[in-house]
Amino acid sequence: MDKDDLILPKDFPKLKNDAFLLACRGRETPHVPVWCMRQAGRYLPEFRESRAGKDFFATCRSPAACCELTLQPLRRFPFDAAIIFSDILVIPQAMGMDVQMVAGKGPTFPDPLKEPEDLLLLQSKVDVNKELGYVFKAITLTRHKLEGKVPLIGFTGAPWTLMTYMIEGGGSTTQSKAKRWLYRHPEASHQLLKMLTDIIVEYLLGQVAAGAQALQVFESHAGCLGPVEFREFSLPYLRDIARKVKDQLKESGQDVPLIVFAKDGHYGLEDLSQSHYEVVGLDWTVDPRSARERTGGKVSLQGNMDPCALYAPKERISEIVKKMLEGFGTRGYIANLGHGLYPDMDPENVGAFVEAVHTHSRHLLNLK
Ligand SMILES: O=C(O)CCc1c2[nH]c(c1CC(=O)O)Cc1[nH]c(c(CC(=O)O)c1CCC(=O)O)Cc1[nH]c(c(CC(=O)O)c1CCC(=O)O)Cc1[nH]c(c(CCC(=O)O)c1CC(=O)O)C2
Repeated sequence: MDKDDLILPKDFPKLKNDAFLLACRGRETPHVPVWCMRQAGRYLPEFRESRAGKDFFATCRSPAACCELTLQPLRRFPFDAAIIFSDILVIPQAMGMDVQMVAGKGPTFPDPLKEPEDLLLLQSKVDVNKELGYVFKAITLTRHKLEGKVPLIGFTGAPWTLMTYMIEGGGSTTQSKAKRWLYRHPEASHQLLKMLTDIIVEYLLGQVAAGAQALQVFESHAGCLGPVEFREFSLPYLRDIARKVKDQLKESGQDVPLIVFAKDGHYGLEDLSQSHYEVVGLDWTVDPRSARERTGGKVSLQGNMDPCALYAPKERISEIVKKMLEGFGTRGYIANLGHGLYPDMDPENVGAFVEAVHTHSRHLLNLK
């Protein structure tokens, strides 16, 4: 056993920067907190060096490696939150599916689900401590090694997004195989979505028990659904997850903010703002002011600079950030990109983004 495996989720170092957690709850902060989706990743040379020659999921299963990758971006940039290094596809793996990370192709399922009978092959009752305990260990270790610098975010894929991967067998532009199930096999679709929801709830509770201080649910494939299918096949499960996680946490006297990020799900913004999540994450297709109006102050907002704006010169990044902050306002707002960083992005420009958020937001707050 690795000595780090013996570290327990207790006596965590005191949190020194709570701007992110305060913003999640709409409270006043000295500056607008900022983090980036995929802030640990291939755009960083030290990430590429750590990952070189190693299998992706073997890395995910090593608490020490996940801890190191989570901390790397924080050594470079003054982010206000860390997100545990892992992947959304660890859940289908825990249900018994084979998932491989193929270079140049991305996540690949050699035996995707084809017909409803295939659901019988899945592990519907998953012992999350046994199958995903390696993520919990990574969270506990990282929370200690962060030394209270910033809060640690845990995450999961949402049921619909995981279902698309399990049926498509990998990335897809149309998600047509998965959508075929919605139209042809609605009952089996609900069965699978329910199965995933139950596991996700246990998984998120395990992450909090291990030390996660906030949780983000990634509905990355909301965009291929229209409002009608979203209301039937995504939203009820997103709501169920938040309600169940909150109810169970309350029983043990705990409370952590929940973030929902439904990429390209702008049609569902009003619904999402009434779904028991403290924060709604936005992609770059939504205008900040209209997002505020449509969510009516019910939630904090997170996002939403176009990741490609990081290809702009630093001065332009600073201008774009300033406009974004003016649009969202400084209260109940967490700056982020509208989706993850791409591998070819310049780390220096990521630094310029973070600095611009801190500088402009301090200025705006001082004007008040
Ligand atoms: O580009 C590729 O080759 C495959 C990338 C890919 C992965 N999982 C996947 C995808 C599909 C996709 O993103 O489109 C599948 C995947 N993983 C994830 C999501 C959610 C999302 O991005 O909307 C998705 C679905 C994305 C989609 O289909 O739109 C979540 C994820 N992956 C990852 C993280 C952790 C982290 O960044 O700290 C996180 C979550 C936290 C966060 O956003 O910060 C990490 C990850 N997963 C993966 C990689 C690349 C492989 C490597 O390091 O060897 C990496 C590192 C990187 O981004 O450079 C594999």
